[in-house]
Amino acid sequence: MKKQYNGTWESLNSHEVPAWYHDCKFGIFIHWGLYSVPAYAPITWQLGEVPIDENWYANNPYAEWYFNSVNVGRGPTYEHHIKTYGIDFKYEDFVSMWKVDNYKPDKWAELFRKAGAAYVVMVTKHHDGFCLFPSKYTDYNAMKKGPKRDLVGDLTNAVRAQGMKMGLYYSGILDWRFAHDPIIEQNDNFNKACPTYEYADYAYNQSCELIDNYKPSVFWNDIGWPKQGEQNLPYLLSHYYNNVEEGVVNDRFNGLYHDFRTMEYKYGESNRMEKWEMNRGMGLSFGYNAIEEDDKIMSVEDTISLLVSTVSNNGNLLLNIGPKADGTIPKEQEKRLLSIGQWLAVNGEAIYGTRCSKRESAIDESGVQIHYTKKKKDLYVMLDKVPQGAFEVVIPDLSGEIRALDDKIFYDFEAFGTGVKIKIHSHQTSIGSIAFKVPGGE
Ligand SMILES: CC(C)[C@@H]1NC[C@@H](O)[C@H](O)[C@@H]1O
Repeated sequence: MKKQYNGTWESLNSHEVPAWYHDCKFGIFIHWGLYSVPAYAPITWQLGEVPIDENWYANNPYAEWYFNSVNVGRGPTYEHHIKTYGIDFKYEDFVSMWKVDNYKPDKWAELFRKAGAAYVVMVTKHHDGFCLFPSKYTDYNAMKKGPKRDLVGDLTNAVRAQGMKMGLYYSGILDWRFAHDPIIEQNDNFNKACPTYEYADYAYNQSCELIDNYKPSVFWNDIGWPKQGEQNLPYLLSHYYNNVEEGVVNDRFNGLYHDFRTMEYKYGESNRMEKWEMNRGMGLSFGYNAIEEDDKIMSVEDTISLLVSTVSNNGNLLLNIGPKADGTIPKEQEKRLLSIGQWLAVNGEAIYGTRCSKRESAIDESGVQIHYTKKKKDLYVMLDKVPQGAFEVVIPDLSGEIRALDDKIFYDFEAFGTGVKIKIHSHQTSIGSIAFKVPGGE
């Protein structure tokens, strides 16, 4: 009999993270919206590298923050806007410019599956308030204006047709259609957020629309939840769990509740004792930034390193792509997704369906990073940041057979003290981390 949740925190606290969210490991985040039309932000810092203060907001590297970056009245994006569109051009004027002629959700979903993703999370309404889905509560949506399509519904169907889970992102506490003051310091995200009960009801009602119409496997709320609506949260989350089998929610409900924790670039905390998710773009932005070209975004090797280190520490990697306004996925992003998929096609056994090993990640004296995962009694060892050419590494406290998952790795191994010494003779033709299986090694 399916468990029913009754609108209380006590009932919600009995919810367990379903196995699929532990098993899936790798997902694709999609930030696509009005901000994809101007597609501009300065290339500055990763979130968490510098204080989130006025300087951050005036030089925000997030292209999806375009409205606020102009609204602060200074900085590169403000100057770019004035020069490109003129002082009288309003953000809403991008609606009529947003044509999605190259939006092919089936092709998107096929690419995500080829990338080895097991789930997808799509932004349905970012902080700018424009909805990518038909809503009874506002006409500021993609069915009524601009694209004239249910962008969310089209991709949800395509992703599920490829056998992947579909999640939805909603900007709960921030909606710049309701609160227009510029955000110039971190607390403004809460103190200047939408302070009315009207907006709290709006957010509650739109969230119910998303739950009822799309049944998202992940309800990914962002920044926080309206203070005036906190007392409704147990009802909303109970409604979600009662209507979405095996649904999960993140930790951005004012610290009141979560299934999994979230990291964003270098911002946030994670520990391997609790399920968490790493969220970042391939560059410094989530929304497409036209000046963030191939040499400014993560290499495939670094992305695979991030996946391996995240998964070996009980996390999932939700890697963002920022499509161009017309629906084209930028070539540099597509190339990286396909390469990650090639690596996972060979080494995915060490990733998908695994759990944290009792062995913690370590760095060998030669600088090689050693990450572990387990699957029942089998151990997986992943070597990262390895040197070019031949090298040796000792895996401590290990014995028995060790087998490379990639047959293009040429190696030997031998007992060495209480561990195993692996001698890699050649690995040039493979990309990314080198994964081994140790049957019965956990
Ligand atoms: C992790 C991702 C969903 C980011 N969350 C905070 C937002 O301000 C940012 O634009 C982006 O959506």
